[in-house]
Amino acid sequence: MAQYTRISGSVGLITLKNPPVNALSAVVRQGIVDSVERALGEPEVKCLVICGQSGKFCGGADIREFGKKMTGPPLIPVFHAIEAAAKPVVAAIEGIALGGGLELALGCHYRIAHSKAKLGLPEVTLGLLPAAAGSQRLPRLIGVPAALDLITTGRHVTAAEALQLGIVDQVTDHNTVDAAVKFALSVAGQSLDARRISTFPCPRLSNLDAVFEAAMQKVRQAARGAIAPIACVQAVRAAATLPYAQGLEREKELMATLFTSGQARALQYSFFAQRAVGRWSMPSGARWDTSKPKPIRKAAVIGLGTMGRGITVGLAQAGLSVVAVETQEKQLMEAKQAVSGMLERGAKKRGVSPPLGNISYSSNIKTVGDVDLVIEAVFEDMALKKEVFQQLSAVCRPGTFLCTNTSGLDIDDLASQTPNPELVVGMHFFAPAHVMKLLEVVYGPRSSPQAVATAMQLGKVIGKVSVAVGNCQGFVGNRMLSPYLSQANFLLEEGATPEFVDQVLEEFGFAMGAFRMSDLSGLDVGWRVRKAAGLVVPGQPARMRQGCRYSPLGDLLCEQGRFGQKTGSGWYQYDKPGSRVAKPDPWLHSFLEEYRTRHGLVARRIDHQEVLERCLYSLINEGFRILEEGIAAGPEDIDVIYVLGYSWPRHRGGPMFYADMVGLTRVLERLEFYHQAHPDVPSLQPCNLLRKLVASGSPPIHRWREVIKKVHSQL
Ligand SMILES: CC(C)(COP(=O)(O)OP(=O)(O)OC[C@H]1O[C@@H](n2cnc3c(N)ncnc32)[C@H](O)[C@@H]1OP(=O)(O)O)[C@@H](O)C(=O)NCCC(=O)NCCSC(=O)/C=C/CCCCCCCCCCCCC(=O)O
Repeated sequence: MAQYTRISGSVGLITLKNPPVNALSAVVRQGIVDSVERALGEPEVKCLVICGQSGKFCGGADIREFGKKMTGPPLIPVFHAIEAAAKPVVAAIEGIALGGGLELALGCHYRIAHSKAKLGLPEVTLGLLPAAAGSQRLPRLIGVPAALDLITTGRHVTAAEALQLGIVDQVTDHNTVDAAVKFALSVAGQSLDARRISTFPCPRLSNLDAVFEAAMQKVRQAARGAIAPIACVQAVRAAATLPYAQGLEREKELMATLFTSGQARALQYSFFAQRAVGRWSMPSGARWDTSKPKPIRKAAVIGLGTMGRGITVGLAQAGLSVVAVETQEKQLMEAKQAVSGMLERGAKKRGVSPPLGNISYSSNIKTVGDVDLVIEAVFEDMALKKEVFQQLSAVCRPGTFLCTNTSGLDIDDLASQTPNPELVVGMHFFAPAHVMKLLEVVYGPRSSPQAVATAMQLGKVIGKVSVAVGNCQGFVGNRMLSPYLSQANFLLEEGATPEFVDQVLEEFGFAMGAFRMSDLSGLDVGWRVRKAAGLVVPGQPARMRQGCRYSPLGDLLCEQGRFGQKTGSGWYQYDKPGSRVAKPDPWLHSFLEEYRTRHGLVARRIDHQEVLERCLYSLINEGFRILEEGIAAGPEDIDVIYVLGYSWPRHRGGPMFYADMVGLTRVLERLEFYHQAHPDVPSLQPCNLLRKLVASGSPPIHRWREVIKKVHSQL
């Protein structure tokens, strides 16, 4: 609702009340309309202030209403009524003014912000544009280049930047509502002609075409197929070239296309999924709301390679005390220098001082005796990790949580090295660990709910989106990647090139195709895993392992020392080791031809659809297996992991959301088709849960959990 009160006799105060972020629901919009009408009708009221309850001005339109039938007054006329008011209306911005919240403020005559407030038009991140006249008012207020930046990126600005840009008129460190009331009284009775943004001409640009061409090029490059950023540029162009009323029409037209698009649905699903994963549960019944985390003040990181350094930076930046341990003195010195550099660069960006003093470095593992939690981040080798866990068990005080940063090793096997396996969880960070938002928190069968809650909470403290998943080879992310990569390899055997496969996957929206990604992360990583799994054994039939089809192509490249970017060649060639520009490699093409000849394979024409379906549907099928086994609690967990950790295009929601969009029947049919053609590839065999979902009428994704529950109860 919106509550109307009178203060200081002549000020009408409208307070938006819709926890948690005072979103502009139908009831709130109606409340604003009624309050404004009432204030304008009261002769004693000379001015109005609009604020939000609980220190939050407004988080924008109520996203939960988007999929439903529209009720209540639409936003644009509400904001026009405010702007047209004959009495000054001042927005008192505390906390947040985002999306429709900022558009509401732009409809007001003045804006006063608290110094800690954040403002922005993040609609683009939800597949939309600021269609409550924001795309038309903001450029008129701050000019085209700045408006383009804010609207196409959706970035939030601080109150200080908002003041500098001219979005707000005043910033206060004190009570914002008091400051707004005082301000409103000071301008009461003055002409408002120069305060109605919709009447402003858009500041002229001599190089208008060039500015919009550059903006369009920039968003197209970054968008990976997303349509909203492009519509945002078009809407701002309308503001710059058309009268306000016509600009509004264009804004509406563009919004109509976006509003009902699959991309908007996917992005809004993704928004809520990222929040839903915090409400984790385990098959044992343990849950986020019944498991209390222990506060972590001091942590240790063991092993200061690339991952350990990033984790140390993340912990120190979050204000924790960190003991950083590396047993090799030379490595320790190098790591100290690298970590300090990362902290200094990060602090410079944020305009704060680097938290160098939060870290103590040591080459002796015994120095971790008084920490609350340890993150072991040594080389991905089970024997080595086991040794470290045994040492940790001897030196850590009772109750210390022991976490391992591993991308797929058995958490329970490691836990068995300690007398307290309930204190052990996996924390799978993604490189670079201080930058990437994703953290897989992996619980083994003996991990206690408190250990999981603590790791999840620590993830939150260091700014990660943490997803709790069960213990299995590769956990969720890497396990699903395995069939995807296998299909990519099989496609090469059958006639495709790495360039073609990558092109198809990149057109779909991945930042990198399977082969460019493999070259970046290093072919030797998978080689080591396959060796450990006993797959790289000389003398075995070359293209079969354990009764299933196997492609040794990656192994053969590794045997040639082609590990990817770091060695200057892999699936592609590079100018020099470490170079990032992948070029098609004639050697690789001849190698593939020879390989096919050797194995009696006849290259055939493979089309776009086959690449996409085989790579994506095999990955999705594995996702269904993961849900069936209870390794992930719901499809949102998988989708968040893929969007944040594996560059799955956000505007496609995630693999499980994509399956829902394509249609489960279609996914099932195509998997059946490909499995029939490749009966020796078990990952193409549709899993039981997918069949059950289709048999239950392919319910929408938000109802899958009901079917999953039934499947689990039958086991
Ligand atoms: C920064 C935040 C606000 C707060 O962050 P934090 O403190 O970390 O808390 P969170 O965990 O993120 O959030 C807490 C809970 O609040 C929920 N939440 C947050 N924001 C909203 C919201 N805007 N609506 C609903 N719910 C919200 C959140 O989900 C959490 O709950 P839960 O855990 O999930 O249960 C942060 O939350 C944040 O960034 N929020 C989003 C801010 C944002 O993006 N705002 C913009 C919203 S879009 C908008 O404003 C659009 C405006 C223009 C609309 C014009 C509409 C015109 C329609 C015309 C249609 C024409 C087409 C017609 C087609 C046809 O012809 O049919």
